[in-house]
Amino acid sequence: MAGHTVTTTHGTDECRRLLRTLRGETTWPPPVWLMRQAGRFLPEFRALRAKADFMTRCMTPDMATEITLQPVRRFAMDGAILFSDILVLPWAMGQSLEFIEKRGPVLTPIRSEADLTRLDPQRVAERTEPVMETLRRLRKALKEPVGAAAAETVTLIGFAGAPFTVGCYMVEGGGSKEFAQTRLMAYRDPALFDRLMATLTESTAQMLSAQVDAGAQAIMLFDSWSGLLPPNEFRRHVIAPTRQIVTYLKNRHPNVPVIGFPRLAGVMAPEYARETGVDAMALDTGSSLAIVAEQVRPDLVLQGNLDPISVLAGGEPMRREALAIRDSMRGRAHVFNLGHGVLPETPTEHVGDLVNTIRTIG
Ligand SMILES: Cc1c2[nH]c(c1CCC(=O)O)Cc1[nH]c(c(CCC(=O)O)c1C)Cc1[nH]c(c(CCC(=O)O)c1C)Cc1[nH]c(c(C)c1CCC(=O)O)C2
Repeated sequence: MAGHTVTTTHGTDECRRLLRTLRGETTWPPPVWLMRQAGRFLPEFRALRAKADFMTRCMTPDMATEITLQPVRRFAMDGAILFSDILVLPWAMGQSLEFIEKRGPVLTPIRSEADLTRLDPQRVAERTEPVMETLRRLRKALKEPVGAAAAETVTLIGFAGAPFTVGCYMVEGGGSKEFAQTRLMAYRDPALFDRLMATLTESTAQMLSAQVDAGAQAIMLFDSWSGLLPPNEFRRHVIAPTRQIVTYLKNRHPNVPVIGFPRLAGVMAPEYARETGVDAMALDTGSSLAIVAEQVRPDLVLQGNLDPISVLAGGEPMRREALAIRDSMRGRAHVFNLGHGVLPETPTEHVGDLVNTIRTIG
C-alpha cells in the first residue's frame, strides 16, 4: 500500500488476505485463487503459447512472469501461482522431457540403478535459476497494482510436485491412469525406489527453499497421485517425504506457510494433516470440507474444493455449489479454490462470475 507506513513484523502483509488466512486467521469472505489459473483457459495465454514451447515459456523469465500475472490482472486473484511445472525438477536433474500436444509430458523412464545414477541433482540450482529470476520479478511487479489487483494485495505462491507424484512421471516416462510401473518398482525394488524418493525429497526441499529466498511467500506441494497408494505405502512415500520437506522449510523459513495437496487421499487425509506439519491442506473435489474439518486440528487451514466441471457449466449450479462450500467453512481459516485444476475449455466469464460470487457477501 504505497504511501502507508505499516509497522507490523510482516511489513505490508496486512493487505494480503491469502497470506493471513494461510497463517491461520479467519477472513470473510475467504481469499480465492484457482489451481491452473495460469494456463490454457485464458486467451492471452494461448496467444503466448504459439510463440514458444512449454519449457521455453517456463524458463524465460519475461514470459513466465507475464503468464503468472495474467489471471491476477483479469480477476484480482488473492494468489499468484508461479508459472512453471512440477516436471521442471526432473528436467533440471538431466532427465529428458518433452511436452507433446494432446499427449502431455514424455520423459525417458527411470527403471534401473543406472538410470537413477545418470541424474545429477547438483545441476538443479543452476538450471532452475531462471525460475528464481521469475519469482524476483513477480515480487517486484506485485508491489504495484496489476490490472484489477491493488498493490501488495496478492500472495506469491511457489510450488513443487511432491516426491511420489514426480516419481510417478519419472518412472512411468509420462502420464498414466494407474502408474503401475511406478508402484511395481516400489514393491519389487524398494531400495531403488527409496533412493529415488530420497533424491527427490532432498532436491525438492532445496529448490523450494530457493523459491522462498527468491520471493515466494507461500509454498504448495502437489501430490496429485497420492491416492493410488494403500495406507502403508502412503505413509512411506507420501507422508514421510512430505514431513521431511516441511521440516526443512520450517527450519529455514518459519513464517512461510506450506499447503499440501494429497489428492484423492480419502481416509488418509487426517493422518497426512497430523503427521506432515503442513499449515494448510488442499482437498480434491470428492472430499467434504465439513467432514475433514471435524477430523483435523481446528487451526489447520483448508483449501478447496469446487468441482472444476461446475465452473465449465457456469451459472446457477456453479454459484450454488461455490456458496455452499464457502458458507460451510465460515468461522474457519479457509482458502477458496477448486478441487483440481481449472479446465482448458472453461469460459473466462464463468471464472469472473465465480470470483465475484465468492467475494459478494450479503
Ligand atoms: C501432475 C502435474 C503436472 N503439472 C502440475 C501437476 C500437479 C497438479 C495437477 O494434478 O494438475 C502442476 C502445474 N502445472 C502448471 C502449473 C502452473 C501454475 C498454475 O497452476 O497455473 C502448475 C502448478 C502449468 C502447466 N503444465 C502443463 C500446462 C499445459 C502446457 C501447454 O500445453 O501449454 C500448463 C499450463 C503441462 C502438464 N504438466 C503436467 C501434465 C500432466 C501436463 C500435461 C497435461 C495438462 O496440460 O494438464 C504435470
